[in-house]
Amino acid sequence: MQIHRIQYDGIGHRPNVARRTVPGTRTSFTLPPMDAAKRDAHDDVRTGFRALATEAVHAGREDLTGQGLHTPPIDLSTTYPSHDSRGEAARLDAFAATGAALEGPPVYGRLGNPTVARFETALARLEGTEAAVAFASGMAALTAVLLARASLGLRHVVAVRPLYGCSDHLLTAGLLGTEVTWTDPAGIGDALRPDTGLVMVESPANPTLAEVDLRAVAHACGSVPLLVDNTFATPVLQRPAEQGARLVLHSATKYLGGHGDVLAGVVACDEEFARRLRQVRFATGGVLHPLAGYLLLRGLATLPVRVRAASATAAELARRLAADPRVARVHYPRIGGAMVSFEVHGDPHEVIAGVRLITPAVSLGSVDTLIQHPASISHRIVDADDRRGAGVGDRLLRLSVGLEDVDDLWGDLDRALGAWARRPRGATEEASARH
Ligand code: MET
Repeated sequence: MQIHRIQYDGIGHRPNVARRTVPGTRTSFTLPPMDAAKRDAHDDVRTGFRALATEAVHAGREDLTGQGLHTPPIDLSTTYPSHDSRGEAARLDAFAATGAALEGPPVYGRLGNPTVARFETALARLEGTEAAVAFASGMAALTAVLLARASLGLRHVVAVRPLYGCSDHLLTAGLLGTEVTWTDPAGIGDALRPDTGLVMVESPANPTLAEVDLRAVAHACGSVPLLVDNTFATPVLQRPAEQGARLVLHSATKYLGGHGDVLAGVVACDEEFARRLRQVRFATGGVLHPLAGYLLLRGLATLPVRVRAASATAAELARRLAADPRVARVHYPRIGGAMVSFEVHGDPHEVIAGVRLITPAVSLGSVDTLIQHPASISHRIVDADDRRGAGVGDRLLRLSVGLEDVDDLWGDLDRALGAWARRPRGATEEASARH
């Protein structure tokens, strides 16, 4: 059986090899403004050509050695004392008016936090953007983007399915006063209106791992900002800003954190958009906790190693699943990655019930392997016909491959798949009939 690699037609797919990045791939980035004294101390950074793996370990930590520290301090302050009320008033005014990150202490935790700022700096560096703005969750991050655009009267969104179920729901339900037009990538240009404030895609998409040609889509967007949810690929495999995306969204809960112990979201973008997002974050309060900021910065340090190791295992599991007669179809992205989706001939619930090593849980990107049934959990909130129309069938299972040994994982999957196959014939047919 061939591994099914979804690719939308009609919008000029670029050869995959051009988008695959490998260890040692170099990334360029825009430096935040630095004064001359600091610049001397940051000569290596100023060149703008440190490898991704090096940035993952060092970005956001440049000042630590100068402070005599090895690990970043966690600043848990909710407020910041000052005897200079006039000065604080001026700083507050400036932040409210411009959204520019404050120099010095933040006045109050909702304006910003130094530990979270380290993570933002590092993520921006990895994504190759000027800035990044962190939020309490991926959904809070997406909400801030939609509010930032809607506040300018740009309430129309053009989006490509599938998206993560709650992103789909947020757009479909119009909970923020936005209106969505769903289209395939080839239809984006025609779907744009004068009030279109955003185009949104995921690639590889949750949960089908469908990929879109980001450069072609960015071109079709014209001046309308393109938001790419890069949660599944991570900047290790794909940097959408280099392909024309203005906004790069992550559920940082997943690979960026990497250990299933932090809920977070982040948008990497240019400084102009970041200022709007900081204003929205200040006003609406969806801030990231400093401890989460610390955990995310720590997670980034191992991101390239984790993603590459898990991707190698995922590719092997995809191969074994594709060769298995109990499996109807396997989805694995051209750019690789640690996510595999597959459709079973039998009852997918039995596979979930049958795993013992693999964690039967929603979410992804952790060091342990997780499996879930999108129709039941991650995409439950999407109308069933819309969900199926987007390729998210009732028999689809989504596997987030972790760092365990590939043979141990395969042994568990094999057993869980077998649990269905070994059921009495009558029960098997009954399970099939339900679908
Ligand atoms: C609450 S359901 C989903 C959580 C997460 N975004 C996922 O796709 O697994």
